[in-house]
Amino acid sequence: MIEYRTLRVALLGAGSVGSQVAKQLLEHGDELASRAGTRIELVGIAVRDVDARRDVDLPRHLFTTDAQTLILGADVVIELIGGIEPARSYLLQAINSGADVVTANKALLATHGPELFAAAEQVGAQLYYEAAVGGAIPIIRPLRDSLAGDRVNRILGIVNGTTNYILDRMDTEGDDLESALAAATALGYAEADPTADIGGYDAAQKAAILASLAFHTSVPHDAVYREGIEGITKEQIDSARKAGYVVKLLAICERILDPATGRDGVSARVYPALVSRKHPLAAVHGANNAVFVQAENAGDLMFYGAGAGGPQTASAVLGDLVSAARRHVVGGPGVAESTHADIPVLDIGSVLTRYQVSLEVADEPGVLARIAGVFSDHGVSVEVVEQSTPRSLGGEATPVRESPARGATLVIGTHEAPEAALAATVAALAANEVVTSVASVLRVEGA
Ligand SMILES: NC(=O)C1=CN([C@@H]2O[C@H](COP(=O)(O)OP(=O)(O)OC[C@H]3O[C@@H](n4cnc5c(N)ncnc54)[C@H](O)[C@@H]3O)[C@@H](O)[C@H]2O)C=CC1
Ligand SMILES: N[C@@H](CC=O)C(=O)O
Ligand code: NA
Repeated sequence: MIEYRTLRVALLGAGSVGSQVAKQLLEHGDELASRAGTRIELVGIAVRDVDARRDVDLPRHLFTTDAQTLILGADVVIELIGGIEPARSYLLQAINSGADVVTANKALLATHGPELFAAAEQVGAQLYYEAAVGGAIPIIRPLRDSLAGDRVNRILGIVNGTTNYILDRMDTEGDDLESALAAATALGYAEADPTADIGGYDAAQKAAILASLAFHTSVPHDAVYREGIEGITKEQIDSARKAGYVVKLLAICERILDPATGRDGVSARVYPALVSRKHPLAAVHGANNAVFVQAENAGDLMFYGAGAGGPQTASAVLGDLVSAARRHVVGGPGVAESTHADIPVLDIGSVLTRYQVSLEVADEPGVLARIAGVFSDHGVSVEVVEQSTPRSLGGEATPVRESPARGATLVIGTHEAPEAALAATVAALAANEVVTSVASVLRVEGA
């Protein structure tokens, strides 16, 4: 019979993900041990309140409110409490005591990643974080290991389950944002403070992690351009549907040329955008995530699956635990963070994109020409215009909708142009006397 060594595992947090990790570990520990080649013992679970009501029934004797003492005796520490402090201090304590660590905490990695990686490298410990991006979807290991021999040029994806669930419910069920968010929270998808999801902060943290890995460059989360879905209305979603689009919160990380230097730069950005209903991203429903990776030799790769949820995310955490256990058996140094390329992170203004702008305009002759003039003054080429009152505006386009007042609605789609020029165009339109209001501005992606 094989004599296994024992790996002592400390779990911090027993919420949506932590309680599922504990449950799986207790139910399937022997099988995981066989895969890892070492016995795995869950030595304790640090919680804030031992008597709190939990959805999962876990042995009470494992609970402790003394996380620091629990960490002291552990070979691997799994952090699933979220947030910056005390998670950061606990992980540093674990690393400095020689333990390997597993975390799903993208907020912490995106803000203190370099500090944690440096601490781990110094003592030869390993930091595992597959669950931090894309929940159950394997995306960290593919980028760090499988694609280490290739050159990644672009990542485009849906990386926040909560907002995808909300936008999907608004599109398919006609829900409003608040009721869809309440459902996402009840299902365990949302962050403790759901502003992180709705405001695009969670997706921006994930974009920072993905861009850092993909481009071998340290990309801080505050270098990621970010817009959330808080301003997305039912009207925008309905108009998008009629025009053959769906609204998705996208994360985009890509190499682009810096117009100022002509050299390689990195752009990382998160915003809601119009995606054609024929694009595979349009078929990503509920809390699922999808990440497209374009690499020089591998070509186009697609990673798809559950981006949030307790049991789903626990799967990624336990995969990391088995990796840590294997390393415990064979030894060897941890994999250091790879930031050797050090490519400059560029401002959103340098990015090329397309806009769809909806304007309420005065119902007067010559308005269309004046609006077109604003676009051409900024070097932005118009691809398509739809309007509601064709005769008075010049008669060039097909009527698509009625405007409530005596004004008209114009929906203008642009060709690709620098973001700075597009933003300046919208500002000039808002200030133009024939424009009553700029009703909606959304980027168009994934064409
Ligand atoms: N829920 C999901 O679908 C996913 C979550 N994550 C990440 O996983 C981590 C955990 O998320 P959830 O389980 O959803 O959060 P949660 O809010 O359900 O659970 C966190 C638990 O930690 C406990 N806690 C907070 N401070 C503590 C402390 N000082 N000591 C001990 N316990 C403490 C809380 O009482 C709570 O029970 C977060 O970093 C989150 O961003 C990552 C991917 C998916
Ligand atoms: N709140 C996050 C959880 C997973 O990372 C999300 O909704 O994606
Ligand atoms: Na993942």
